Amino acid sequence: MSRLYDISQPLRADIPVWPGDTPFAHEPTWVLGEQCPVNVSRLVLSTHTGTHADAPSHYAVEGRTIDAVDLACYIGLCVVLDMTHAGPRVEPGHLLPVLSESVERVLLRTWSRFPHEEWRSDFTTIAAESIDLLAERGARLIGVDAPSLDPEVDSALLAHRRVHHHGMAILEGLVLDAVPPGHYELIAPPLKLAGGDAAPVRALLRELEQ
Ligand SMILES: N[C@@H](CC(=O)c1ccccc1NC=O)C(=O)O
Repeated sequence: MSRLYDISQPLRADIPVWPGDTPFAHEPTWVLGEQCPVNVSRLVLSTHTGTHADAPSHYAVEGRTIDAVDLACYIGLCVVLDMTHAGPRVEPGHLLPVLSESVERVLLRTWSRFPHEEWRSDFTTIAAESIDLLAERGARLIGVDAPSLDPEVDSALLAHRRVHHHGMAILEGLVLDAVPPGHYELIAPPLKLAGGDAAPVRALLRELEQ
């Protein structure tokens, strides 16, 4: 059997969330015991908590909601690229030396160590020109280990807009520390959250058969 990498963040108490966003909570509603035959719990979270897929409706007025996106984007061949040296922003110059002529899905590792105990605003972002380059090479999905493609304080959302222009899908908050750069099969469909602007994802990479 080929190796599976789980590239999802654990959803846990104290998981860092975007400043001002809903704190994560997972609490028991019923507790299995003499009085009760089952455990049941409730979940409170933002659609952008942890490893998630952004829907076009997150950043575009007429954009599709997460239950209406093309799931084929989230399943299939994928390349993981090491961008830990890119500094504050991944530019085309960082990608060109390692990017194949043709790609389907691209995951960029930027944090050197992840996840973090606390929110960090100093994540690496993606230049709009880099999104154009990935689209030119055929990418239908971009995934990052940062919480966003664009800087935390930035209402222009230039990378998100280029993604929308090219009809690409977005995964954010991936955990790529333990994954050697290379080619994999990605399996990461978002929850079917009706009308959602994003949704949690259990993201996996499967090693390709040699
Ligand atoms: N655009 C970011 C997320 C984002 O902007 C955000 C996420 C949660 C709560 C508030 C957010 N932005 C508020 O301006 C993303 O790429 O998902």
